[in-house]
Amino acid sequence: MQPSDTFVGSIDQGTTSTRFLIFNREGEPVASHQVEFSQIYPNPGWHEHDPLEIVTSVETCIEEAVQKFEAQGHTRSSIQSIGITNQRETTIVWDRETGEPLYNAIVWTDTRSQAIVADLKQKPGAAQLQKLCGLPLSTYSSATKLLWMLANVPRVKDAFDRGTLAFGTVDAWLVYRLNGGVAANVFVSDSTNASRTMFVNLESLRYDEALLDFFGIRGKVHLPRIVPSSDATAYGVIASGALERVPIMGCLGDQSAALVGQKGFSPGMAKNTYGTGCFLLYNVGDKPVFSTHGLLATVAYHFGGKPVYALEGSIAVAGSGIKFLQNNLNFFRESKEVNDLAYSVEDNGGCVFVTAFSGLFAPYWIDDAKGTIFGITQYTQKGHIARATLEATCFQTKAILDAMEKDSGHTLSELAVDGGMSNSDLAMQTQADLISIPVYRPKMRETTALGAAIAAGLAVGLWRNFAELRDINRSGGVVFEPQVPRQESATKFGQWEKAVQMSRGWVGSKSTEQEEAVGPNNETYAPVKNHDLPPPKAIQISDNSLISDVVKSSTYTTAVKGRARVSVKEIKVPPPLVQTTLGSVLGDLDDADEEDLFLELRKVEILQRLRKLRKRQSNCY
Ligand SMILES: Nc1ncnc2c1ncn2[C@@H]1O[C@H](COP(=O)(O)OP(=O)(O)O)[C@@H](O)[C@H]1O
Ligand SMILES: O=P(O)(O)OC[C@H](O)CO
Repeated sequence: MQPSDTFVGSIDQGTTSTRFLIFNREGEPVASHQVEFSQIYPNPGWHEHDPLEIVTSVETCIEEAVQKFEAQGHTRSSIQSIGITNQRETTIVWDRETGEPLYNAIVWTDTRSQAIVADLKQKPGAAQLQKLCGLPLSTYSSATKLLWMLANVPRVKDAFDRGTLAFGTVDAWLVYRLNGGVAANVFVSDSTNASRTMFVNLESLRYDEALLDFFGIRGKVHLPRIVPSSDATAYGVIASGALERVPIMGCLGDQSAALVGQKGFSPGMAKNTYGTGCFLLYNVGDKPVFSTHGLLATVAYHFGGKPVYALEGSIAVAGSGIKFLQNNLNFFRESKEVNDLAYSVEDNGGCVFVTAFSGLFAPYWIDDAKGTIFGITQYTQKGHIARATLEATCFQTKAILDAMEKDSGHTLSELAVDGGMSNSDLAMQTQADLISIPVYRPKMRETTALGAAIAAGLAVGLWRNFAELRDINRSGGVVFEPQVPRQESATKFGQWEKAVQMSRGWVGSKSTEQEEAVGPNNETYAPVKNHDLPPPKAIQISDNSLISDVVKSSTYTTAVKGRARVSVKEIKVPPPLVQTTLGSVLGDLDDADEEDLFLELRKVEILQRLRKLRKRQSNCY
């Protein structure tokens, strides 16, 4: 068979939709199919997917795309291999004996593990984790999602206790199921996905005992074998359907795939993908660079031989902000309309939208921020909010680029972009204006899918080396040149930074996320919040002081179900008491809680005042 008659398939399993594309050797998609699948939001801050629906969506896309492909006169046997690319960090657990999922997938955006994260940050060794795995402790990585499941889902804990619990990111789950599940038991994950779990040593690309011990899962959870991103045998073959027996040969987390699809193969090359979230990856070569400015160190790709690493700036909300305007606020019916709505006004009308729906990721890492719009007046129109939504991702990208320059000592000369939101001309022009360098948008924007196709195509010999990829998707792109003076951009960016600081500390009053949790080894995780509070200021305490003020005046604030506990490091009071006065605290606590409170409070400065208060109260009765 001639190379021009051979094709490679690419499964792109994203956060909001699944696609299957069939690429020819020129890197052009010749047939494709896409389906959206259910987004499940059971509580504020929670975000789930049905693992079986994810698999079905992939199977549907394959069937439909292959039909379109054959309708063009091609034969399915000309599809030589399959690549997979996927949303990263999203965590799936299943029972090894049945192959069935034990809970919904907890999506990367989900913040329910916030209390677990806050407690883990207090644990010895927490400060060393990032040096090992490249990631900060946050709700983002898979590790804390797994701990949440172990603490809260009895079926998961049972499987853990029985030794049958299997953990995987979406790539591992798809490979396992597409191979037929239990029968074939192909249980692998590629290095780029594995490096997002917090279980893997970034340099050795092996599971790290210190990391597994820190999370309390060493030897107790079945973890997928880590394999290179491009491999002829490790990923098995599709077990059934239109592409039965076609081998899977490539696998990359979606952001890595986009870097590969943009052919960012040399150190110093970068891309920014505006999908559900937005992720800037900067190739740093074959040694990881550990950021000191709020970025992540991650595996860019691993095609055998030495892995290549990237510095990453992760933004949780990009296209999902547009979806929010569409689905929650009914601003328009289709995402693409955001562009015209934003163009309907001249500027943001003074609005700045910190789209911190999942807290704020890089480079800020503020867990306790929530989405906040500043500057609303009677003048504000939908168009201003649409603009502010698009601008939010562009501002955060600017902050990431600044951090990246500090970490790498290198200034980018151009930013390559892709992903759904990059279709908005206004967003891309805004981006160029804010970062004062040109933004390059390629003609074919399915670069994520192309990256996975390249991984699979290299393994099957469709391409033999990077040089053969050179002409793919090279012509027809658009360049957005900066059009705004630097000073003007700097002023706008200053406003954004101010808004970011003002969005801090919202979480911590009342929220379903504030449940106490029990860890894999029955340790409890108290729902500690507000570790990012600035150093306490001394406050004047009176019986009318809000308990929340008193608590803030000590070291940390937290709320805990049930009994009140206070220690030198942290003060814990039941959530209903947070907004009450000190005077009523003593009335509301039952005897046991009160005793605990007094016992523990002896070490903090407010003890004396509480005693005085108590005395005064008893004199009154
Ligand atoms: N023309 C457009 N303008 C702005 N945003 C868009 C446009 N088209 C799609 N989007 C946004 O892009 C996102 C989908 O991009 P995609 O790259 O497919 O993401 P994912 O892989 O995360 O599912 C959606 O959130 C959608 O709101
Ligand atoms: O769905 P995307 O394309 O925004 O990508 C999700 C990322 O992989 C999460 O880390």
